[in-house]
Amino acid sequence: MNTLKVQEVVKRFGNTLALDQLNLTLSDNEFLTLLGPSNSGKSTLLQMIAGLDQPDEGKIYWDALDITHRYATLRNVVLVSQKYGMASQLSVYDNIAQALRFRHLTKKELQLHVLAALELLELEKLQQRILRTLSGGEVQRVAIARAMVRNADLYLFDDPITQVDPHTRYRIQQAMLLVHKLKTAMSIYATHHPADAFAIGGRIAIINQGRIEQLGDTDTLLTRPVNLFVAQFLNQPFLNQLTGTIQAIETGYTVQAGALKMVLDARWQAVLAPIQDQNQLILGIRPGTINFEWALKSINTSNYILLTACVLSVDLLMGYLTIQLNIGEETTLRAELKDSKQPAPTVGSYITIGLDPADIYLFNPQTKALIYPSDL
Ligand SMILES: Nc1ncnc2c1ncn2[C@@H]1O[C@H](COP(=O)(O)OP(=O)(O)OP(=O)(O)O)[C@@H](O)[C@H]1O
Repeated sequence: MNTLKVQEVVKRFGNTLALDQLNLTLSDNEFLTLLGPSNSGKSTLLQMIAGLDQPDEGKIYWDALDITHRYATLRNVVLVSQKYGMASQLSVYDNIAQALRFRHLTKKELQLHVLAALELLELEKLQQRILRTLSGGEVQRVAIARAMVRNADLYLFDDPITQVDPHTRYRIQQAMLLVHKLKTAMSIYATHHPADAFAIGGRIAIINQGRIEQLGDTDTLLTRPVNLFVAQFLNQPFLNQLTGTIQAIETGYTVQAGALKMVLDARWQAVLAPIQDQNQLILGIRPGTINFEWALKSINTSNYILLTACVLSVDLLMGYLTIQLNIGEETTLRAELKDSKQPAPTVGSYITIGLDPADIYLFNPQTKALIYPSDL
């Protein structure tokens, strides 16, 4: 069993704090997705782990060994990056063969390795093509083929799926997973697309401003995002945010935002009492969790919040309908309608919508941390 431990790593570029006391631990043959927006520090972290740059502070351990300042060539790590390591004037075949140059193989052995990688990544027909003549998606597959021929302890994929169509995206993801599986090594895949992270599954580390905000599986991240940033980032392009007023009642609390009223039982006492003086909190509602009246017929809605909503607009966005709803007192919500069998509601009509209280996030307005009772 191997362990990679990044401990309190800090990296500055002039005034930019790229990594801010970052901690991360991976073990066994884990495939971890590092998910974060542009400039959040993903590439910088992978460069540190690969040994291509050094932290200003903190340590990196491989098992018990401190590798913080170890040369890249002495770490058995492969970094697949668009920015690194490929020769645009060489053929696909030679680019892959180059990755084996330190292995002292016979010509025949080398050929066998390269051909196997070409076949697995469906690059056989392109093997004599000069790299600079390939499309972005093809170059990315060559980069993964180069990783495939190495026998590393750790594979780092730095956003290898950019600017490619969904089919190519899928093929590249499959190629990464194949390398991971065949090599039974640890892998880290950095991306800024939540959909790509969800498609891969496994553990996801959310990075923001050089720190890991949260680490967990898809389900945990979606149901219990630690803070508003994580919730917003995972629920792109939109998370409904409403300001709610808290009021103590005999049995617990109510939280009200416009016509939307949540009743929270006594279990919330411990988490709401400290912020009760602020009188407010932020409600987060995912567009996909708003149920339309026809869907409510097949759900047990006994604990649901049912509201009458006026349809303000209906727009086609990314292949599904985005519906703007007014729920009274100038409070609007954006909902998604992905069921193409259902007719789109007409603008100006009134419909019933239902929300499961368990799907509503509550955030502290000051710290932006998620609030929920520990026994919920
Ligand atoms: N060599 C460098 N010199 C100066 N600043 C740098 C350097 N490398 C990274 N940075 C800065 O460090 C921060 C983190 O950059 P990094 O490339 O690690 O982010 P990222 O999450 O990989 O972004 P992207 O998804 O856009 O690739 C950014 O503000 C970036 O401008």
